[in-house]
Amino acid sequence: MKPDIKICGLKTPDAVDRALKRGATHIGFIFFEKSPRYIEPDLAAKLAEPARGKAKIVAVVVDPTNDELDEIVSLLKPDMLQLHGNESPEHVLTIKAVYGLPVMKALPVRTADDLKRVEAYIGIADRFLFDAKPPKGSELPGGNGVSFDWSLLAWLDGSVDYMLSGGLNKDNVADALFITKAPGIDASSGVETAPGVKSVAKIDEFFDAVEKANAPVMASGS
Ligand SMILES: O=C(O)c1ccccc1NCC(=O)[C@H](O)[C@H](O)COP(=O)(O)O
Repeated sequence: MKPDIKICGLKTPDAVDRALKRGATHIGFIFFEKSPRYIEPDLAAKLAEPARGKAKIVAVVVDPTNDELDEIVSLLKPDMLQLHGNESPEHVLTIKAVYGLPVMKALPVRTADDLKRVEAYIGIADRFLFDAKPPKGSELPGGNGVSFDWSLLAWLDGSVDYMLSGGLNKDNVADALFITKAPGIDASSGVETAPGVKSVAKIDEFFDAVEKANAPVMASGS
Protein backbone atom coordinates (compact mmCIF):
# COMPACT_ATOMS: atom_id res chain seq x y z
CA MET A 1 0.00 0.00 0.00
CA LYS A 2 1.15 3.53 -0.77
CA PRO A 3 2.49 5.10 2.42
CA ASP A 4 1.58 8.56 3.64
CA ILE A 5 4.43 10.89 2.76
CA LYS A 6 5.45 13.88 4.84
CA ILE A 7 7.94 16.42 3.59
CA CYS A 8 9.22 18.32 6.58
CA GLY A 9 10.97 21.61 7.18
CA LEU A 10 9.46 23.53 4.27
CA LYS A 11 10.35 27.19 3.94
CA THR A 12 9.63 28.22 0.35
CA PRO A 13 6.55 28.30 -1.92
CA ASP A 14 8.28 26.28 -4.66
CA ALA A 15 9.10 23.43 -2.27
CA VAL A 16 5.55 23.43 -0.87
CA ASP A 17 4.16 23.47 -4.40
CA ARG A 18 6.34 20.56 -5.56
CA ALA A 19 5.59 18.47 -2.48
CA LEU A 20 1.85 18.99 -3.06
CA LYS A 21 2.05 18.30 -6.79
CA ARG A 22 3.86 15.05 -6.13
CA GLY A 23 1.23 13.94 -3.64
CA ALA A 24 2.62 14.69 -0.19
CA THR A 25 -0.05 13.76 2.34
CA HIS A 26 1.59 15.86 5.07
CA ILE A 27 3.76 18.97 5.03
CA GLY A 28 5.72 19.97 8.12
CA PHE A 29 6.87 23.33 9.45
CA ILE A 30 9.57 23.54 12.10
CA PHE A 31 9.12 25.81 15.09
CA PHE A 32 12.44 25.14 16.81
CA GLU A 33 14.59 28.24 16.70
CA LYS A 34 17.97 26.50 16.58
CA SER A 35 16.99 24.64 13.42
CA PRO A 36 18.08 25.79 9.97
CA ARG A 37 14.48 24.94 9.02
CA TYR A 38 12.93 27.28 11.57
CA ILE A 39 10.12 29.40 10.19
CA GLU A 40 8.07 32.18 11.77
CA PRO A 41 4.45 31.09 12.33
CA ASP A 42 3.00 33.91 10.17
CA LEU A 43 5.20 32.96 7.21
CA ALA A 44 4.35 29.27 7.68
CA ALA A 45 0.67 30.23 7.60
CA LYS A 46 1.10 31.94 4.22
CA LEU A 47 3.09 29.03 2.79
CA ALA A 48 0.56 26.49 4.05
CA GLU A 49 -2.44 28.13 2.37
CA PRO A 50 -2.26 26.13 -0.91
CA ALA A 51 -2.08 22.91 1.11
CA ARG A 52 -5.37 23.34 2.99
CA GLY A 53 -7.68 20.47 2.24
CA LYS A 54 -5.00 18.77 0.10
CA ALA A 55 -2.35 17.71 2.61
CA LYS A 56 -2.25 17.74 6.39
CA ILE A 57 -0.43 20.76 7.76
CA VAL A 58 1.84 19.67 10.59
CA ALA A 59 3.34 22.02 13.18
CA VAL A 60 6.56 20.54 14.57
CA VAL A 61 7.35 21.73 18.09
CA VAL A 62 9.79 20.73 20.81
CA ASP A 63 8.64 20.81 24.45
CA PRO A 64 6.43 23.77 23.60
CA THR A 65 5.14 26.34 26.07
CA ASN A 66 1.46 27.27 26.01
CA ASP A 67 2.29 30.72 24.63
CA GLU A 68 4.26 29.17 21.78
CA LEU A 69 1.44 26.78 20.92
CA ASP A 70 -1.19 29.51 21.22
CA GLU A 71 0.63 31.59 18.63
CA ILE A 72 1.37 28.72 16.24
CA VAL A 73 -2.12 27.25 16.40
CA SER A 74 -3.89 30.58 16.00
CA LEU A 75 -1.76 31.70 13.04
CA LEU A 76 -1.04 28.45 11.20
CA LYS A 77 -4.24 26.54 12.02
CA PRO A 78 -2.44 23.20 11.64
CA ASP A 79 -4.22 19.89 11.12
CA MET A 80 -1.83 18.12 13.44
CA LEU A 81 0.86 18.81 16.04
CA GLN A 82 4.13 16.89 15.94
CA LEU A 83 5.67 16.81 19.42
CA HIS A 84 9.38 16.25 18.92
CA GLY A 85 10.73 16.76 22.43
CA ASN A 86 10.46 15.00 25.77
CA GLU A 87 6.72 15.57 26.14
CA SER A 88 5.32 13.12 28.69
CA PRO A 89 2.07 11.21 28.01
CA GLU A 90 0.36 13.60 30.46
CA HIS A 91 1.67 16.62 28.58
CA VAL A 92 0.46 15.13 25.28
CA LEU A 93 -3.01 14.60 26.79
CA THR A 94 -3.13 18.19 28.04
CA ILE A 95 -2.06 19.59 24.66
CA LYS A 96 -4.71 17.51 22.91
CA ALA A 97 -7.39 18.66 25.31
CA VAL A 98 -6.45 22.33 25.02
CA TYR A 99 -6.05 22.53 21.23
CA GLY A 100 -8.35 19.74 20.06
CA LEU A 101 -5.78 18.62 17.50
CA PRO A 102 -4.38 15.17 16.76
CA VAL A 103 -0.83 14.62 17.93
CA MET A 104 2.00 12.75 16.28
CA LYS A 105 4.52 11.91 19.01
CA ALA A 106 8.11 11.65 17.85
CA LEU A 107 10.23 9.05 19.62
CA PRO A 108 13.98 8.71 19.10
CA VAL A 109 15.14 5.19 18.31
CA ARG A 110 18.53 3.52 18.47
CA THR A 111 17.86 0.19 20.16
CA ALA A 112 14.88 -2.13 20.71
CA ASP A 113 14.59 -0.74 24.24
CA ASP A 114 13.76 2.69 22.85
CA LEU A 115 10.57 1.28 21.38
CA LYS A 116 9.34 0.27 24.84
CA ARG A 117 8.37 3.93 25.31
CA VAL A 118 5.59 3.45 22.74
CA GLU A 119 3.39 1.69 25.26
CA ALA A 120 3.01 4.74 27.48
CA TYR A 121 1.58 6.77 24.61
CA ILE A 122 -0.83 4.15 23.19
CA GLY A 123 -4.36 5.57 23.21
CA ILE A 124 -2.89 9.05 23.75
CA ALA A 125 -0.80 9.84 20.67
CA ASP A 126 -2.74 9.57 17.42
CA ARG A 127 0.35 8.54 15.54
CA PHE A 128 4.05 8.02 16.21
CA LEU A 129 7.03 9.29 14.29
CA PHE A 130 10.06 7.07 14.79
CA ASP A 131 13.20 9.08 14.18
CA ALA A 132 16.87 8.30 14.71
CA LYS A 133 18.44 9.46 17.97
CA PRO A 134 20.41 12.64 17.30
CA PRO A 135 24.15 12.11 16.87
CA LYS A 136 26.38 13.28 19.75
CA GLY A 137 26.87 17.03 19.65
CA SER A 138 23.77 17.77 17.56
CA GLU A 139 21.56 20.52 18.94
CA LEU A 140 18.65 19.27 16.88
CA PRO A 141 16.21 16.63 18.12
CA GLY A 142 15.31 15.95 14.46
CA GLY A 143 16.42 16.78 10.95
CA ASN A 144 19.85 15.22 11.45
CA GLY A 145 19.81 13.10 8.30
CA VAL A 146 20.71 9.91 10.13
CA SER A 147 18.87 6.59 10.05
CA PHE A 148 18.37 3.85 12.63
CA ASP A 149 18.11 0.09 12.28
CA TRP A 150 14.72 -0.23 10.56
CA SER A 151 14.44 -3.93 11.38
CA LEU A 152 13.74 -2.88 14.99
CA LEU A 153 10.25 -1.89 13.88
CA ALA A 154 9.46 -5.54 13.18
CA TRP A 155 8.82 -5.84 16.94
CA LEU A 156 5.88 -3.47 16.77
CA ASP A 157 2.31 -4.61 17.06
CA GLY A 158 0.71 -4.05 13.63
CA SER A 159 -1.87 -1.76 15.20
CA VAL A 160 0.71 0.97 15.92
CA ASP A 161 0.25 3.73 13.37
CA TYR A 162 3.50 5.54 12.61
CA MET A 163 5.70 7.43 10.22
CA LEU A 164 9.24 6.25 9.64
CA SER A 165 11.75 9.04 9.73
CA GLY A 166 15.47 9.72 9.92
CA GLY A 167 17.83 10.06 7.01
CA LEU A 168 15.40 8.88 4.35
CA ASN A 169 16.41 9.76 0.80
CA LYS A 170 15.95 8.58 -2.78
CA ASP A 171 18.63 5.92 -2.38
CA ASN A 172 17.37 4.21 0.77
CA VAL A 173 13.60 4.75 0.86
CA ALA A 174 12.80 1.58 -1.12
CA ASP A 175 14.79 -0.55 1.34
CA ALA A 176 13.20 1.25 4.28
CA LEU A 177 9.72 0.50 2.92
CA PHE A 178 10.59 -3.09 2.07
CA ILE A 179 11.91 -3.77 5.57
CA THR A 180 9.30 -1.91 7.61
CA LYS A 181 6.14 -1.71 5.44
CA ALA A 182 5.74 1.62 7.21
CA PRO A 183 2.30 3.22 6.89
CA GLY A 184 3.98 6.62 6.58
CA ILE A 185 7.39 8.06 5.76
CA ASP A 186 8.96 11.42 6.46
CA ALA A 187 11.90 13.14 4.80
CA SER A 188 13.72 16.39 5.37
CA SER A 189 17.53 16.48 4.89
CA GLY A 190 17.25 13.88 2.15
CA VAL A 191 15.43 16.38 -0.08
CA GLU A 192 17.83 19.25 0.61
CA THR A 193 21.00 20.57 -1.03
CA ALA A 194 22.17 22.12 2.29
CA PRO A 195 20.68 22.23 5.80
CA GLY A 196 17.33 24.00 5.48
CA VAL A 197 17.52 24.38 1.68
CA LYS A 198 14.91 22.17 0.02
CA SER A 199 15.45 21.13 -3.59
CA VAL A 200 12.51 20.60 -5.94
CA ALA A 201 14.70 18.21 -7.96
CA LYS A 202 15.40 16.15 -4.83
CA ILE A 203 11.73 16.19 -3.85
CA ASP A 204 10.97 14.79 -7.32
CA GLU A 205 13.64 12.11 -7.00
CA PHE A 206 12.31 11.10 -3.59
CA PHE A 207 8.74 10.70 -4.86
CA ASP A 208 10.01 8.87 -7.96
CA ALA A 209 11.82 6.40 -5.69
CA VAL A 210 8.72 5.85 -3.53
CA GLU A 211 6.55 5.33 -6.62
CA LYS A 212 9.07 2.85 -8.03
CA ALA A 213 9.17 0.98 -4.74
CA ASN A 214 5.38 0.74 -4.77
CA ALA A 215 4.94 -0.14 -8.42
CA PRO A 216 3.36 -3.57 -8.91
CA VAL A 217 5.85 -6.14 -10.11
CA MET A 218 4.77 -7.25 -13.59
CA ALA A 219 4.95 -10.95 -14.35
CA SER A 220 7.45 -11.52 -17.16
CA GLY A 221 5.57 -12.28 -20.37
CA SER A 222 5.83 -15.28 -22.73
O1 LIG B 1 14.20 19.20 10.98
C1 LIG B 1 14.54 19.86 11.96
O2 LIG B 1 15.40 20.75 11.88
C2 LIG B 1 13.91 19.58 13.30
C3 LIG B 1 14.31 20.33 14.39
C4 LIG B 1 13.75 20.11 15.62
C5 LIG B 1 12.79 19.12 15.79
C6 LIG B 1 12.38 18.36 14.72
C7 LIG B 1 12.93 18.57 13.47
N1 LIG B 1 12.56 17.79 12.40
C8 LIG B 1 11.45 16.92 12.50
C9 LIG B 1 11.15 16.03 11.35
O3 LIG B 1 10.03 15.54 11.26
C10 LIG B 1 12.22 15.61 10.38
O4 LIG B 1 11.64 15.43 9.13
C11 LIG B 1 12.78 14.28 10.87
O5 LIG B 1 13.51 14.50 12.03
C12 LIG B 1 13.71 13.61 9.82
O6 LIG B 1 14.72 14.46 9.42
P1 LIG B 1 15.84 13.93 8.41
O7 LIG B 1 16.62 12.89 9.11
O8 LIG B 1 16.61 15.15 8.09
O9 LIG B 1 15.10 13.40 7.21
